[in-house]
Amino acid sequence: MLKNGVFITFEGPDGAGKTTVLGEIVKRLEEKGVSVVATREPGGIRIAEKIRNVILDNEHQEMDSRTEALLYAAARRQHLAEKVLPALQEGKIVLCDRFVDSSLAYQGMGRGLGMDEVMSINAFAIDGTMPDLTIYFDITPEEGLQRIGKNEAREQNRLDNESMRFHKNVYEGYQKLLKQYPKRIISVDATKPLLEVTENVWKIISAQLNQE
Ligand SMILES: Nc1ncnc2c1ncn2[C@@H]1O[C@H](COP(=O)(O)OP(=O)(O)OP(=O)(O)O)[C@@H](O)[C@H]1O
Ligand SMILES: Cc1cn([C@H]2C[C@H](O)[C@@H](COP(=O)(O)O)O2)c(=O)[nH]c1=O
Repeated sequence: MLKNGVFITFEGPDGAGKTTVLGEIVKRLEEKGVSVVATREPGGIRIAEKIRNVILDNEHQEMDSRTEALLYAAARRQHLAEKVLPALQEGKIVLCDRFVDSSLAYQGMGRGLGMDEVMSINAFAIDGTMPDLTIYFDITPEEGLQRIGKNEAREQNRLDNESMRFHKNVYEGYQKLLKQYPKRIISVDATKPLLEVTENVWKIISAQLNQE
């Protein structure tokens, strides 16, 4: 695929601050007149939002881990084809809240399916598209989940409600990914105050955009 845009993903445990900071970065980019598309996984478009509801529904306790992994990959494919790839072809900056690294960490490590196995089903979905840059929001699962718990407006979904063991395995998965992709994934300390985290992310993204 020919692309002129820049694909940037935000990753990390639940409650790390990704969505909040992404919103702040979008505002700053738009103020500078940069054409930006902000989106999320699973979701971002009609079909993928429907798949999201199926995956995260607390009533779907019987969902098999492989089914879960396949649903995330299916939502990813549709979102890429319908929204991300067209935006990149138009030369836009795409900021995406989660992408394939989430599947590697959550389904690969969290569910114990294996990161290589989960990558292999995702290879079909992403067909070679990987982010140009990934910002990893580093926070322990304990602290991230505590933040979510404090936010009364935020409903706890099926994944949030998983065991602490699951969330610790997810965290370990991200640590492996940081070692595996040291150039693509840059870690920020997500435990700092919001303004400081935003500033750090802004510096990393500005540097990336200046070198493109
Ligand atoms: N740096 C910060 N310090 C303290 N609280 C924060 C910080 N960043 C975000 N928060 C708060 O933590 C909660 C979770 O933030 P947010 O929804 O942005 O996280 P997230 O990484 O997108 O989570 P999830 O992946 O579960 O959707 C929100 O209530 C938000 O206001
Ligand atoms: C893309 C993706 C996501 N997940 C998990 C991570 C979160 O617990 C939820 C999504 O909720 P958020 O509030 O939008 O962060 O889904 C996953 O397990 N695998 C994935 O590929």
